[in-house]
Amino acid sequence: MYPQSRGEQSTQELPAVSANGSGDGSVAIVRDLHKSFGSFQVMRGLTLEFKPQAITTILGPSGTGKSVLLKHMVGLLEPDSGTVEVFGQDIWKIHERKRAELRKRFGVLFQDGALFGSMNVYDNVAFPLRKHTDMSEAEIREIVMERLKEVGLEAAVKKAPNEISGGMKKRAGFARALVLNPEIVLFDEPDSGLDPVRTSLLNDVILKVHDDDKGTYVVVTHDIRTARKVSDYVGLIWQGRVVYYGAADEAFSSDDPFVRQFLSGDSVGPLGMD
Ligand SMILES: Nc1ncnc2c1ncn2[C@@H]1O[C@H](COP(=O)(O)OP(=O)(O)OP(=O)(O)O)[C@@H](O)[C@H]1O
Repeated sequence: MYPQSRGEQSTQELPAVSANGSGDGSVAIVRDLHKSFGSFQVMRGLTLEFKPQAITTILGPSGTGKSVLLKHMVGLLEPDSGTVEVFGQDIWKIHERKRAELRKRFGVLFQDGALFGSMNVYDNVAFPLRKHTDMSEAEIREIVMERLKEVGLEAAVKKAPNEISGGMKKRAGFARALVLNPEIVLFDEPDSGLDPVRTSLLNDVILKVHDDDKGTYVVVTHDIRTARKVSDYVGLIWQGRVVYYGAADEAFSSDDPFVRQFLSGDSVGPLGMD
């Protein structure tokens, strides 16, 4: 039996919050996104609005455009057409300097944690604060140690990335993604390469931090257990479009043929190889 989805655990309405987390409005909306690489069309009219302060999980077969979507959201890829609105602003209609400012309001956890191999865990987590703020080392230490404690790594501060496990790398990457208090956190397959127990422990950390910080989280994963455990909302992407979107409890009991096939891993159904 799979554990309950978050949607089943909590059905209360999510509060409406604004771009800066305090009024009404949207945090991130992708509209009619099209993107090709050469002649290969990856995004084919994807539209998705991310609910503020919720965890939205993006599911979908390999190569269907999930990571490309995250890169558009954080402004690393420019759409061929369509818009990406973040905190009420179309990120490709604003000056590059402003876009760079907006990026600081994102935390991104890459698949392998993307730690700098030449720095220990502490310096990796301190890096964004040293780069983007003029905080003193004492102030930085307080934040870094608090975040490392949250992810259970306070004893690993002096370790180099090659001295810690894959799960620890991801938790260190998560701590680093959090130090600037991001309003949106993007997770690109946080569970890749982890065994089921480590995956579950990492998901517990994600949920705990989300309960404390109340950010808008977007989690790309292939792992159905992760999706069931952390999601408030689920979007299923195929061929560069959203083919299903709904609250997690509805998604996991849905009769939608795309959802049923993805959840069951059946080779027969609308999700073909193309
Ligand atoms: N910069 C790029 N140049 C050319 N092709 C790219 C580029 N980035 C992504 N692609 C292609 O776009 C498609 C979608 O890639 P993407 O990484 O978003 O897939 P995904 O859904 O995240 O897959 P997976 O679940 O396997 O990680 C792939 O075919 C990929 O090869």
